[in-house]
Amino acid sequence: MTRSLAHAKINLFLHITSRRENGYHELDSLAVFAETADILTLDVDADPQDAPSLRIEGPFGEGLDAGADNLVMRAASVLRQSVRTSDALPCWPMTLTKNLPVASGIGGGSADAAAALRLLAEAWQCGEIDLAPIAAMLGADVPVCLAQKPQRMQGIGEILVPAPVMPRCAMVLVNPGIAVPTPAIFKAWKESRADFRAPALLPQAWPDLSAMVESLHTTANDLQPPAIALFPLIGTVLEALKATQDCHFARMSGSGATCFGLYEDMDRARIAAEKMRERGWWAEPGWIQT
Ligand SMILES: C[C@@](CO)(OP(=O)(O)O)[C@H](O)COP(=O)(O)OP(=O)(O)OC[C@H]1O[C@@H](n2ccc(N)nc2=O)[C@H](O)[C@@H]1O
Ligand SMILES: Nc1ncnc2c1ncn2[C@@H]1O[C@H](COP(=O)(O)OP(=O)(O)O)[C@@H](O)[C@H]1O
Repeated sequence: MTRSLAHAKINLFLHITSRRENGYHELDSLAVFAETADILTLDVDADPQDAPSLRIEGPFGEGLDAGADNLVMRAASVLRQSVRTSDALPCWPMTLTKNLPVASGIGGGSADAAAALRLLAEAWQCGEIDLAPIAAMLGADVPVCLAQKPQRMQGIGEILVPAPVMPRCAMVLVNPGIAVPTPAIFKAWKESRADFRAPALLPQAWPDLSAMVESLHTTANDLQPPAIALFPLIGTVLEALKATQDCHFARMSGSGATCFGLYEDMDRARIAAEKMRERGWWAEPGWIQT
């Protein structure tokens, strides 16, 4: 059995910098990864089957299609087509433990797709294959999910540049249980006639959490206002997070609805997460992965 963790992706900021002819928006965004993760396993001890198969379990697995449209299955299919070999590639059973809420601005599906690419490329002994262009075919967020370390995403996510060196930082993710469709939020942003925003000006390194927070205050998540307009509960979550003790910063991730709070250490993050759970919301504390 081999397994890969698909960590939640958080956009610490997200600037919409321009729009492409095909309607996609160009971004400048700092993506980091939370401790909490989906788990993808590949049962290489089982007899290989004729076709790929996926079983889904876990707290957010219900209702998620395990068929060809699942991003794990799509990743398997796109990788298979990209591998130039005359040998049949073995299909071992895959299991996805879905711990991350679906359609929640933390790229769970993209993280799963990247985990599938990593696992299968190793199992199929793909050697030096460049997974980045294959990842980009699967979705805007998949390339950054390959390495699961802080990176700045530009273009529509296919251009990855190094992030500032970051201090150790604890983070709480909070989702109030509403699924938010990404296309609807980009559409609402467009209809709001908001201006494009310049890329962020960031230093090479943040020596401590206060320096990082000071920088983050000069940035924005441009998708946050349209998301709150469509789903006011997101505003309630942000207010509640900001009111937790010693919360240094709170913002929505991606197209929502998940919001994050930043804390100095895990003790404070755990206490804040407990407060959020008391309101019936999903809340996960953990270190930002570096
Ligand atoms: C907003 C972000 C920020 O990281 O995250 P999530 O909220 O999804 O986690 C991503 O750019 C989302 O990436 P991803 O979820 O892969 O988006 P896709 O499936 O490729 O796109 C869904 C739809 O959103 C719109 N879209 C997406 C990305 C982008 N840069 N411009 C867009 O206009 C398009 O209408 C597209 O058809
Ligand atoms: N393995 C997967 N996990 C989650 N969603 C998936 C998966 N495969 C396909 N999807 C589809 O992708 C859409 C976006 O899901 P997700 O990546 O969770 O969104 P977000 O990036 O906003 O957090 C969902 O509506 C879901 O139907």
